[in-house]
Amino acid sequence: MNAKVIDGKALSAEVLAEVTASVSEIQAQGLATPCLAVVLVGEDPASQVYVRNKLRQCEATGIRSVEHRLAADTSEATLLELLAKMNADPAIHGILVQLPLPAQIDEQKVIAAIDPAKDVDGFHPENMGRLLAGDESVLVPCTPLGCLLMLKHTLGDSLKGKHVVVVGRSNIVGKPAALLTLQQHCTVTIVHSRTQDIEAVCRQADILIVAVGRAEMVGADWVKPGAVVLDVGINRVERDGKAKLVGDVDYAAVASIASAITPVPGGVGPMTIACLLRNTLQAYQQQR
Ligand SMILES: Nc1nc(=O)c2c([nH]1)NC[C@@H]1CN(c3ccc(C(=O)N[C@@H](CCC(=O)O)C(=O)O)cc3)C=[N+]21
Repeated sequence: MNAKVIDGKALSAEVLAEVTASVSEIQAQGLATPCLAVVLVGEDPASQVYVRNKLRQCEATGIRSVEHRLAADTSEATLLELLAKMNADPAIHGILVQLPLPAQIDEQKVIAAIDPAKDVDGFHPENMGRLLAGDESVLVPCTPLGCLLMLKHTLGDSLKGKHVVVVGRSNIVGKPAALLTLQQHCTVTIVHSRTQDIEAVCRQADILIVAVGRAEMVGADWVKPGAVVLDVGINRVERDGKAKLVGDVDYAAVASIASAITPVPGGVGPMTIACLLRNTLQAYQQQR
């Protein structure tokens, strides 16, 4: 078998087109323009690329964006002060603080300081709790939401009842991906670094969602023939003296036995950004 490639670029373009249409409608009605504030602390090169990407996509959809670049030695108090100002500003509808933050800043404290109504990452404990409770109107984390949209696109109604195995248990990808697919009536297993016989558990998956951050860890022997594989990993590696982007899945090997697979780049990554703008629009609509 040779897997169908799930085209994250094409699907994200569809999501972005929907957002663009909604924004034009809002503007035609003479209402305020939705606005996303992005905060970047420090000069991590990968973070700079992501933030630039996010701001570029904002512009393309007509969503207004404001960017705050803070020095790497910014204090926690200064960042919290900025967030308080943005929480109180009715012209700002979404707030994203790019992670990771420098060591002197407590990430959990920062996330908890964002108004849950403006938390377009879906990382605030109130929003995590609402996701756990099955609240369908909550803002949910962008990467797992992108994964869910890809699964609905690939499988439609047959998603229901499928066995999803999520590899990785992070608060920002693994756990919410498990909850979102559970909400869609999937049977869900989470596996991680301490799981016994992890490959055998993964081989039972109809749908495998891999978010561990280890280059090409998942080989063909982890995958049941015909499974759908979503690769959340983005790892920079050197191959034959050249810098390359690879996922957590050995793409060539797994593509030969899966029924569908996401590529890296061009898979989950673009969907994450599209879902950020979708969440910004949702936050805007819920604040009106
Ligand atoms: N508060 C917060 N929210 C985030 O959503 C968040 C974050 N912090 N910190 C970093 C991670 C990472 N992330 C990505 C988004 C898009 C691509 C993406 O578009 N990737 C392209 C390739 C980009 C490249 O060439 O590096 C692709 O996969 O095709 C990747 C990674 C969001 N993150």
